[in-house]
Amino acid sequence: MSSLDHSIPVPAISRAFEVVESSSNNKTATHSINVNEDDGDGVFLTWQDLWVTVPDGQKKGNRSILQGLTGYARPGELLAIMGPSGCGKSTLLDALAGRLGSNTRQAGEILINGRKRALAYGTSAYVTQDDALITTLTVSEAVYYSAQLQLPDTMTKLQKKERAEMTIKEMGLQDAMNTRIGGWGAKGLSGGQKRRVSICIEMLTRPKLLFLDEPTSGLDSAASYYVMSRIAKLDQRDHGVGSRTIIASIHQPSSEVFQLFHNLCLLSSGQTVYFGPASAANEASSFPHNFFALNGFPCPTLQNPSDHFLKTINKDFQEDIEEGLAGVIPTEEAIDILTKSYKSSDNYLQVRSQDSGALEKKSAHADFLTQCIVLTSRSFVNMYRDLGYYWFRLGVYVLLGIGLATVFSNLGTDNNSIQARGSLLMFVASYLTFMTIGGFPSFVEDMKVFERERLNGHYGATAFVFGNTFSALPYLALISLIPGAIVYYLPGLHEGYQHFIYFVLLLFACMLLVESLMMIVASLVPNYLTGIITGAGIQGLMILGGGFFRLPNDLPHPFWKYPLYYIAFHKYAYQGMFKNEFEGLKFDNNLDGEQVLRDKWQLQMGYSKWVDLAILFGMVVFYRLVFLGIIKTVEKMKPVVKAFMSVPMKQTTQIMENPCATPPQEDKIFYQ
Ligand SMILES: Nc1ncnc2c1ncn2[C@@H]1O[C@H](COP(=O)(O)OP(=O)(O)OP(=O)(O)O)[C@@H](O)[C@H]1O
Repeated sequence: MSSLDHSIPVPAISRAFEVVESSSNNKTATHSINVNEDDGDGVFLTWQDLWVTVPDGQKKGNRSILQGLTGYARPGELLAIMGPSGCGKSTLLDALAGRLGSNTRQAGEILINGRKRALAYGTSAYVTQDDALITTLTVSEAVYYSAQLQLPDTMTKLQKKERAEMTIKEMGLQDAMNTRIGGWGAKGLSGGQKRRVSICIEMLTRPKLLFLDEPTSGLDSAASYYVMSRIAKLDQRDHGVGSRTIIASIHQPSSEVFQLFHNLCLLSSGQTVYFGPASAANEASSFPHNFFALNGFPCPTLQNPSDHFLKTINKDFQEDIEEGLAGVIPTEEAIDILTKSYKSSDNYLQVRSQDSGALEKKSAHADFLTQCIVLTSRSFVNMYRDLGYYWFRLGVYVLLGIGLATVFSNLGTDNNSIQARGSLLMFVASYLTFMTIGGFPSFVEDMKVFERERLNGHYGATAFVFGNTFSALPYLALISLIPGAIVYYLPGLHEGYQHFIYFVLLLFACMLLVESLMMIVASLVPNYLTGIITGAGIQGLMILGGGFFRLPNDLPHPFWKYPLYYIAFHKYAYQGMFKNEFEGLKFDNNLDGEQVLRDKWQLQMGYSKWVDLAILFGMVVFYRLVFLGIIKTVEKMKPVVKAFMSVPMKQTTQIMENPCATPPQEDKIFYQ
């Protein structure tokens, strides 16, 4: 069941609420927020008493990253989350977007349009801090491919291209349109430009709910302003489509950027120091200046307000900051005063929500066939340009092929050639295919991009598996054919083109199989080193149990013979290759190939070599289905595992970073 199905309606309550900020000296400022306006089909997001904890590495217990946060984001508004580095901005965004890490526990309520539900795959757009992009594509290719995937088929190709170009220009990337994104080993775009490409891709569909984690990092102040103003423009009504809800974490906005925010959520050590309207005007009557001023921390006249707010609540560099504030008050105490003042306000935030229906998955995309075609084409281009994907491997295979050809030159048909042919074929079926794990880092990169795009609902998992599989076929055919021909003809394996074709087909099936196996590993262990070790370990076991190093009748029964020998694809690869080679050959003393297969290699002769090949292709299909199954299961299981991982807060040991933080009341906790 999707997490969307867990919705529990809450009664529609007051549509208007007041935020009352009372200061420590009892002066009170009041402003009203009317949420009764026509929000159309926008997304109204509220969170109440939101806690996020992680296991504490050293002490037994949990560390609270977010401590009872309450707030809201409304359609047509831009909410900025600010605070010192490490205060929990990304964690808050992750919690709201339903993307917290598996080691975190969450409690509290998150309401979307008045209903309790977790945001799931494809319901929101989220530009995270890591730019998971296809590094070999140019800016225009990356955005245009994405436009083809995300925009509905009711739009023509030209319209999609125009939208892509317009968005690129909006993000000021027109001069970098034809520059490759670049990554490890190949410099392309700068960090700030990559950030803008990520934003472009998520802005293409003008999503109703957009999360941005530090969209301006790496940008100069002018670029930050232009990027933020384009983002802010999104929250206005756009061609009759409902207005957007935008939540962005941001470091040190200039006063011009600050002006673009409707609301500000100021965090310190996981606690809300201030939540409310954001006004850039440095006047006693405007928020949040009056809040800071009334609590004894007025913003100096010529200082950027956001600098002042952050400086007041940053305790990481205690001494410097105390000096900076002329030693007036220690930062810990300042935070304490502000937090208490915020919390003791009459009703520091009465967030009430609208009951305006469910949040649907992002609207129409390209249909399944278009997704498959676009993903195949994009992946094909990436494989072509990424030297590490296939080209480097092809070069090494050719060298290895020449090496094999010289070691096994002039095989002949004497009895010694029986062992030599067997060893050569074993090496080809095991080692050449084993080297497919060299492409693992590229598979992991593919998976990262897929994960981001899937979470943001760009396309379906099945289309991805299709695209990934079909784009690889021509390259695998090439790296089976060229080194295969060298290894086959130079040493003088069984004459006849039919035998060669079978040999290449079998090599192709094995390469495809190992690649499928490694994609399964990449989906489960998305880390270069552990993934490669896992893949190598699995294949090492299969090679050992494949019936060559220990002949089939000599394999120990538990595990090696049953089940490993029958599961290992090497069994079918060896059998097919050996039958293809030895059947029809005559050796010295009139020894025929069939006899060699039966007596020396202990092969099962009851079926033809084509059955072995068919089994291998069947295994490819099975492995790919397993890959798809894993992706889909992970998608479905994540919310369930999260729910299972969530335990009542009273069972955890809170390690309070701030003594004024109170744990949530049991009856207020909602477990995601
Ligand atoms: N999954 C996790 N496991 C353990 N600790 C975590 C986890 N997620 C976040 N943290 C910790 O929580 C704190 C807040 O992290 P977060 O990334 O939310 O901060 P931030 O305000 O976004 O910081 P920055 O501005 O530097 O990006 C940090 O100390 C971080 O180490």
